[in-house]
Amino acid sequence: MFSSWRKTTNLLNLQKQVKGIMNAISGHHFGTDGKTEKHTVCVEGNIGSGKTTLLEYFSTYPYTEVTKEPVEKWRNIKGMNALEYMYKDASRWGLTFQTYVQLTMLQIHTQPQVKRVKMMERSIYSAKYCFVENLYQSGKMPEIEYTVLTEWFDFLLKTQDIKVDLIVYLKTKPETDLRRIKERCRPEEKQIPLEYLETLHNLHEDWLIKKKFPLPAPVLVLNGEYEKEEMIKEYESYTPHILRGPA
Ligand SMILES: Nc1ncnc2c1ncn2[C@@H]1O[C@H](COP(=O)(O)OP(=O)(O)O)[C@@H](O)[C@H]1O
Ligand SMILES: Nc1nc2c(ncn2[C@H]2C[C@H](O)[C@@H](COP(=O)(O)O)O2)c(=O)[nH]1
Repeated sequence: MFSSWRKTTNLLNLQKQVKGIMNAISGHHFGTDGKTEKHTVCVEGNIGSGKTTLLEYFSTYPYTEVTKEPVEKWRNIKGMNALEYMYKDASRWGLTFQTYVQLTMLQIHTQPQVKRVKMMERSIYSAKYCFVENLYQSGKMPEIEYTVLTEWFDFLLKTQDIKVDLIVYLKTKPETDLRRIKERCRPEEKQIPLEYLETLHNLHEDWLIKKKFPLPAPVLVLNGEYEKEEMIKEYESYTPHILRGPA
């Protein structure tokens, strides 16, 4: 009886937090003294799950500022394509690439926030708990490299302001992701096998649903399987305040 009471209380708290943050996105005021608080929302999901497309939709709202993943930085470091290096030889370039991902994501987390809600594509957390974890568990990253990256990650979390108020998890099937990656046909991703996407899917589930790694914020799960037009209804059903704008 007690455990079900606890579950209900937790659910009510989560719903209140999510509603509050979604109100912020629509421009509602926050805080007891009516001051506007600022919030950060990280959109997480597998490769090709539709994160960029979701962010493009929300970038039209006056109270949101959207920052996409710095993929173009990873593809051009003084003319060198770290993303391509990583896909071609993850054992050789995994540490180099993940070190740069960690730096560029930290820069986004800590950049000055102008509007009420900052929506980010992925985070320093998924880089560590999903991608670095995959390199380590698959034997492509030796223990010493994993340990060095982890000590850097732990230090940054202790010393930097990496606040996240909500995680939106765009949940898709690996088969759907693969089909969309092929549609997008980014040159570096041509050889991505379904098995890689299945492993990444499981690591996202381990973190965001099974909580095998610490969660910095509540998780709102959206079904990313719908086609684009349907997805707008999915956004609306979960964020009615965003679409109505401020009262
Ligand atoms: N709901 C959807 N239905 C069909 N195609 C989609 C959908 N969302 C995104 N796409 C397409 O799939 C590809 C990957 O989408 P994208 O938003 O770039 O995913 P991500 O940023 O998660 O990698 C793009 O070509 C995009 O146009
Ligand atoms: N090895 C890693 N690859 C990463 C990481 N973050 C993103 N990526 C790759 C996956 C895609 O090929 C590309 C962009 O991701 P999308 O999901 O937006 O398509 O970058 C990472 O931390 N490690």
